[in-house]
Amino acid sequence: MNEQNDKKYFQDYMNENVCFGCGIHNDQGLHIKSEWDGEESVCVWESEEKYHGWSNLMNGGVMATLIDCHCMCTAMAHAYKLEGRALNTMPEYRYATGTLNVKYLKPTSNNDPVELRAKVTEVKGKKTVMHCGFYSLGEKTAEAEVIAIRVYDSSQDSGANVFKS
Ligand SMILES: CCCCCCCCCC(=O)SCCNC(=O)CCNC(=O)[C@H](O)C(C)(C)COP(=O)(O)OP(=O)(O)OC[C@H]1O[C@@H](n2cnc3c(N)ncnc32)[C@H](O)[C@@H]1OP(=O)(O)O
Repeated sequence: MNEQNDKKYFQDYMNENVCFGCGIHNDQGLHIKSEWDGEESVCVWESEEKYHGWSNLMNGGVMATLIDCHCMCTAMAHAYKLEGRALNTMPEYRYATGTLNVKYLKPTSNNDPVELRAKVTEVKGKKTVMHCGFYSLGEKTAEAEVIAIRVYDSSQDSGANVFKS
């Protein structure tokens, strides 16, 4: 058996996730995969031709989606980590984007893998602040400040939460 195929990412623990960027239950989605690399979370993603902006360059909105979803999943994983528990344990937490501030530094190739590296810089109440670098061919082509807000906690679920899944 190929050990690599057994590897689990943050997204594999997000039940019923149909999100376009990070949902494993969206057939048309981008299917990003995020994991820890020390204090940073990392996501490597390969584009397809349909996600170009200019020919051969990645669409900026797609880049924003990758950053957004990588950071929302990072906020979730970080919260579990802070509580010293695994991602397959209860209660479930989910985060939504409060603020996404992307600075596009250089054109990004749409023909080569990109790497996103996010770091949590602040946690205050239900708010998680992150910095995310976006790399292509060894160069940083974008960076972002992202604020995630915890919008779902299964231990406090009232049953009428639009962010439940
Ligand atoms: C299994 C499923 C998993 C799916 C994952 C999908 C990830 C995909 C990412 C997305 O696309 S999410 C969709 C885009 N985002 C939204 O639709 C969110 C819409 N906005 C809201 O619902 C509310 O405005 C929000 C939940 C973000 C905040 O409302 P709250 O009532 O919870 O915030 P509250 O007023 O209690 O403030 C709590 C703290 O957050 C801060 N805050 C509130 N809104 C903020 C904001 N928009 N940006 C930054 N910070 C914000 C606020 O200042 C405060 O900070 P302090 O504690 O330091 O005072």
